[in-house]
Amino acid sequence: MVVASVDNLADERSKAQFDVGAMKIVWAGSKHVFDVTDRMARIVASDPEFRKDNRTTLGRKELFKNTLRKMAHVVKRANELRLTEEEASKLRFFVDEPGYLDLHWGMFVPAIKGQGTEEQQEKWLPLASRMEIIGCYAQTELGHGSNVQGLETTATFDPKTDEFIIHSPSLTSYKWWPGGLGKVSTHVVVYARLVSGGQEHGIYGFIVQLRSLDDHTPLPGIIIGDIGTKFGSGAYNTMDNGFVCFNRVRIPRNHMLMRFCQVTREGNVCLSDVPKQMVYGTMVYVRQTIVSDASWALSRAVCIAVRYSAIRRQFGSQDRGIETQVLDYKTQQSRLFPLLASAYAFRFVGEWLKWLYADVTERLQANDFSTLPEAHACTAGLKSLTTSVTADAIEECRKLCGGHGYLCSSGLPELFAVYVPACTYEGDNVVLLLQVARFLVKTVSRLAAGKKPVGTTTYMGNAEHLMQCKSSASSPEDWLKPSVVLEAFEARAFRLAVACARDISKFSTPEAGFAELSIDLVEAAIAHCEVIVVSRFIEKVQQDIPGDGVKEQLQILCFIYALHLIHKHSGEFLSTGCITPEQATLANEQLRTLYGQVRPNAVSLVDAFNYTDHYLGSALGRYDGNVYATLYAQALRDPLNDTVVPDGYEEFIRPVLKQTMRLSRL
Ligand SMILES: CCCCC/C=C\C/C=C\C/C=C\C/C=C\C/C=C\CC/C=C/C(=O)SCCNC(=O)CCNC(=O)[C@H](O)C(C)(C)COP(=O)(O)OP(=O)(O)OC[C@H]1O[C@@H](n2cnc3c(N)ncnc32)[C@H](O)[C@@H]1OP(=O)(O)O
Ligand SMILES: Cc1cc2nc3c(=O)[nH]c(=O)nc-3n(C[C@H](O)[C@H](O)[C@H](O)COP(=O)(O)OP(=O)(O)OC[C@H]3O[C@@H](n4cnc5c(N)ncnc54)[C@H](O)[C@@H]3O)c2cc1C
Repeated sequence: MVVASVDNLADERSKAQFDVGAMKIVWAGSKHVFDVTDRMARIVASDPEFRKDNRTTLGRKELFKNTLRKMAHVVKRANELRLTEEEASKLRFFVDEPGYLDLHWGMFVPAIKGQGTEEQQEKWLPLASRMEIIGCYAQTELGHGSNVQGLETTATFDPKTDEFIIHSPSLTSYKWWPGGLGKVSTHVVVYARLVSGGQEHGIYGFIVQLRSLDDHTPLPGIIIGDIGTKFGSGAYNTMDNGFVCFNRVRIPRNHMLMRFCQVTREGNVCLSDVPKQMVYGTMVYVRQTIVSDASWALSRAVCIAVRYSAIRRQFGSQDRGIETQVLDYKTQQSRLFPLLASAYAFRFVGEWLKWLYADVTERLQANDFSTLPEAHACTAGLKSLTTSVTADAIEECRKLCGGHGYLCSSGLPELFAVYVPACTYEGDNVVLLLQVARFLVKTVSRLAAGKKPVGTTTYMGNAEHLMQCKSSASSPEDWLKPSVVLEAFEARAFRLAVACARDISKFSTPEAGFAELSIDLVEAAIAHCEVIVVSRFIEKVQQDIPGDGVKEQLQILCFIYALHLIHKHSGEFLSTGCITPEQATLANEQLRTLYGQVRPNAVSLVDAFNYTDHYLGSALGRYDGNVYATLYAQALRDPLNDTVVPDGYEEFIRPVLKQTMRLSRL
């Protein structure tokens, strides 16, 4: 059955004022990436092994086994099709299900590459890349996560046997959370306190074998399992996040990852002259990938909400004629279009961050560590900003879809449940923003000493102007001038950072000031991260962009992104004196105009994400708009509808009805 709603999307598509094909390439990053992504998405969508529409109805055991089958199928298909690394990781991505492969390829392998010596890489990487071993990354403990220096697990060198003894001294020291650890991994990189000659030498990574390669049973001294069911149905429960306790497990000395610190046969600890934070390198790498992933999750939710808002009609007709598409309501637009703009903003900042990460990596290889603090601040801050916004946005998209958004068949509840831990893993978002704030306060105090800021803090070099400037916006159109927008963002961020630095100096110690002012510091950090996103978006739309109308659409989205933030944080823009209340009103007026300009292009702007119906996994977001028939078909497939009279009728419904009948006769 095809209902009238299908026409709505065709109609919407005919209104597009830009070349959707060209926008697809911009979104993908290049024609090559588009081709690879498109091909891999279609392979997954057309393979029944990768079916995912039954996930929320499976019990934990079935669900987990189902994921094991899919991960094995990914490996099989990657080999059969002789996929490159780029293609294989896209294929795995579109399977759209957390699984041990992510931790193996995304953390275990990078940890060895980043922290292992050349010799260690030669030994372990071939085993890992052929998947003769499966690895994970165990840093977090039951009692310690954010505070890495507080980890309790010990790795004590025994010079008699030339081994390390890996030990969990307490319940709180059990490793707890690592993905892939609970049931699958054969090996792990464990982070532990290095102890040699009776002295502690800091936290380092150690490769430990967990399970037999013959029968998968835990090796002696290892107690291991899954930590239990997590939030939401389906969602992250496909992953075996695990616990492990080490009872004096012995590993050879050369299983310590020794790129930055070597322990000799005699137990001497030799530190190389690189910053000790290099041991945190895997986290920096993964944080950078999480920023790119945020735009995927956000755009997916927005795609569902935009298409459904074009289909859904409510009110607007007094005589039972055609009702108004909810996408036409300004309130719907004001909640949805900033999220659409944010998806594009995060896509571009994610691409830029990839570049920054590659640049820093190249410098580190040449022993230039000067850009490491900035790389840490950018990856930490943008990870925090983009994941927090994305998690909130998925929930907002659910509400934008009304009641049907609450159905699992909308795809949004599971997307939220699977995405929301991104605000916690790879560093709690508040903890990471405090790292950014620390970097900002340092930068501000160095300004006073005449040190020129570089990279993303270059704008702070314009200190005198940023402290005094008043916005020149005197009409709504002025808010379409990149220089006007950027100045407001930079002035707000700088003034907030300077106020924090000034107020901290009033306390007896910087630590006391930092602790007391942490709420303000987090706000200053967010403001700085928003400068980065806005300026990268502006830079992007100032480039040559091929395709009819593509650049114009991106400019509209860029200003929506910036102006909705001015509206959202108007308190800060006003209290720091960067803009006046009248200018805030003008910005809002411009924002309303921009919503009107996006409206006819909204469906095509989400089509540009090029998502298959399989990847979207949503009755509401289908490409053909056939929403109601799909909702009905999926309802009929629910296990509860397997029988007309439910299980439990005889036991629990009939007796109640009989009892009621008896009562009514009294
Ligand atoms: C064949 C088929 C193939 C298919 C392919 C398959 C798969 C696809 C492949 C890949 C998938 C890709 C990726 C996805 C992978 C995984 C993602 C999915 C799931 C997520 C799994 C989650 C994992 C985890 O969560 S791991 C655990 C993460 N834990 C944390 O993040 C802890 C957070 N805490 C910290 O980072 C630190 O404790 C702290 C808060 C930063 C504080 O550290 P501390 O040492 O105490 O420092 P401070 O005193 O605050 O600062 C001292 C000094 O150091 C500077 N600093 C801090 N951190 C860093 C850093 N990272 N780098 C550089 N510098 C740093 C800090 O600024 C300060 O400097 P200063 O002294 O100058 O001020
Ligand atoms: C789905 C998932 C997958 C994971 N996968 C892995 C994995 O593969 N490997 C691994 O090692 N770990 C993994 N983790 C663990 C994860 O990295 C930690 O949970 C994360 O780093 C947060 O640490 P925590 O749990 O100790 O939070 P806590 O630090 O206990 O946070 C609790 C609260 O305290 C606040 N807080 C903490 N410190 C401060 C501070 N200094 N100032 C202000 N507020 C503070 C936080 O903001 C938060 O609100 C995973 C976690 C999840 C949810």
